[in-house]
Amino acid sequence: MNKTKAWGIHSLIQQTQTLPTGAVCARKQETLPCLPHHTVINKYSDAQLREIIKQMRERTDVYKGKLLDPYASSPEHSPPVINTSSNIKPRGKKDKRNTVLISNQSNNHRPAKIFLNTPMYYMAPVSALYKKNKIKISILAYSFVCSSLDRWYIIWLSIVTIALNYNLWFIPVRMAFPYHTPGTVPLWVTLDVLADLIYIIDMLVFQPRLQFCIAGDIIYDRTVIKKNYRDSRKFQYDLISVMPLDLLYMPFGFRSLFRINRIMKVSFYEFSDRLEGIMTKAYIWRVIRTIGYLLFVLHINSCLFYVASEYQGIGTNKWVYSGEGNAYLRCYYFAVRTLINIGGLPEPHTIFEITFQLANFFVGVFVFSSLIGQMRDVIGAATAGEMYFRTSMDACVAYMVSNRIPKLVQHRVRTWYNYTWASQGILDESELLEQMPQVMRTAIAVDINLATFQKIDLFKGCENQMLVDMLLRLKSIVYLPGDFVCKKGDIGKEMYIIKAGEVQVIGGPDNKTVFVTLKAGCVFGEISLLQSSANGGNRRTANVAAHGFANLFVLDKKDLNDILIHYPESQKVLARKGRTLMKAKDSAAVGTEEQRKKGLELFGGKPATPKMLRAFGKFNKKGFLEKLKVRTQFL
Ligand SMILES: Nc1nc2c(ncn2[C@@H]2O[C@@H]3COP(=O)(O)O[C@H]3[C@H]2O)c(=O)[nH]1
Repeated sequence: MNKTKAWGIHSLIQQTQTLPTGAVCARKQETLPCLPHHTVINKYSDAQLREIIKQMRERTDVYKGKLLDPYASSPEHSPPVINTSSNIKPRGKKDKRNTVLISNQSNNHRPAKIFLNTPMYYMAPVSALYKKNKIKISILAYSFVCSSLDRWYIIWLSIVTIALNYNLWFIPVRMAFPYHTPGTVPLWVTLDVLADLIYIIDMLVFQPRLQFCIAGDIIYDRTVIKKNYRDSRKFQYDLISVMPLDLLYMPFGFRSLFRINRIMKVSFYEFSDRLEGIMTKAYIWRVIRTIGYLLFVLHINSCLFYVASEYQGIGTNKWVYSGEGNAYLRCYYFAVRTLINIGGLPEPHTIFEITFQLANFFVGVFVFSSLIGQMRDVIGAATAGEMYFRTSMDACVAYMVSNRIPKLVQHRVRTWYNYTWASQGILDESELLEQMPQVMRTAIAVDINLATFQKIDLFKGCENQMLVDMLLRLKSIVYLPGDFVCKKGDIGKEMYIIKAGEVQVIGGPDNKTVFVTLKAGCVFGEISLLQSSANGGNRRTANVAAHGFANLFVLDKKDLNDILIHYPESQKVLARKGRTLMKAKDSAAVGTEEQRKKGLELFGGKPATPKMLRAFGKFNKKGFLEKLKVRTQFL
């Protein structure tokens, strides 16, 4: 039986594939595939097969549409970038192999260049022509352009930042403390050379290839990028930072003072910004950065204290460094106590000592107050969402108390606040999305919910774009256990899609009978929404209550109608489904108790038993055998 059915469907599909879409069937005069007589088993199976084929066709159309226009369904894939810097001539034939020249009408038929690249990398191959043999050899990956948001670039920036920090922390310490001993010099030289190499590679390889924006256009052209870098202030700082002042070692000896220009490299803030851009919890980095500033100020102060002690004479009085123990650690300890104004240190006596200490206190007050303020801002920003939640809940509770709202209601409101916050991390999702441009909202909505929507039976056959429009109008709402989402007889103004949790269609005396439990991904409330108000069809046909906490998406009738105006085909599909649902509901009124329990009476009740079989009474195995028995008795 299955084989026959499978063969039937297969042959049908084959036939429909060979038929042009919309071919008029001579037999039935309808736009359905013609079937040879021998494949029609009975009317019912015939209709079912036709329905399957129709659905398959619709799916094929959807996929065809996606293939033709990948950007329509995947807004995150931006179309190829058109190079707008056509006024700058590319050098020689360098870019030819990786670019496509297209005719640009608006540009006096001058070809416009479309780069075949991802937004991250633009690989410009170089073609080398063997003069005699005319063999083209392309060397790929010779030159590239990288985006400032590219992870590889950020990794490189972190290497540059390590080199910068090496210079920032060690140049002062080597200048102040006696750390240039014959034993340590080779180590310092090696580290210095390494850091310098990183600076030079950054200047020669990365910075001149960093794409940038002019009036919203991303520039990929190597020549323009290089020129832009050379004209920038960043280049000037970079140039100063790599100037070989180290050559002064020769006349004056090995002193880290001659490397002071290395701290002019300004890559730290760039690194910090880029890192924040890609981190999910950027505040962690901000806290680390602020602590880093604090430690650095203390570090510089400890260096200054050692220099001051040396100037006064190490161990000459109680205020200066005594010369005992680890010099750096002792000086750092002094810096912490003075700069943070902890006090408890020996009193300064000489004018120099008093001036130094005074300067320390002033700088300490200023630096620490600003750092503490910065830390508060960072933590405040990280917990802003929670603060907003607490403030609005407190305001609501205060309002309920002042209006003497019953305790039970107050308790429910608090529960709603707490659950909504715990489950969504935000009270109103739409608030967050409102600030974004439409394309971003669409991308987020599609990513989160489109797959769920496409699986919903009610929307099968509807256009994809219509579903996307619908996603954008959804509002998220949380119902508490036992809350009525809709009541029988009410006017239906919204339909619901279950995001998480369950709802129950209930009825009977005291609403205790559960007809059906609907889970995540189910739709309800659609019947009254899809009916016209003319014959009272817009009334709710059942009570629906939340079973446990239920996160629902709500779609307003007005919004649905607004959308459907633009999608007449989908409108027809939904109207047809609405009628089918209503018919099924009506016929279910006479359905069995068992069916009702299963909640089958509304959707997909069994087709009516044919008259002839009804003559046998109940059309089940038992009833059928009983009838047979009776008949054989007569024979
Ligand atoms: N699955 C299922 N859903 C029902 C049943 N009865 C009512 N509903 C849903 O409950 C909703 C109540 O409001 P509507 O009449 O608008 O739409 C109704 C259906 O979506 C049923 O028997 N089975």
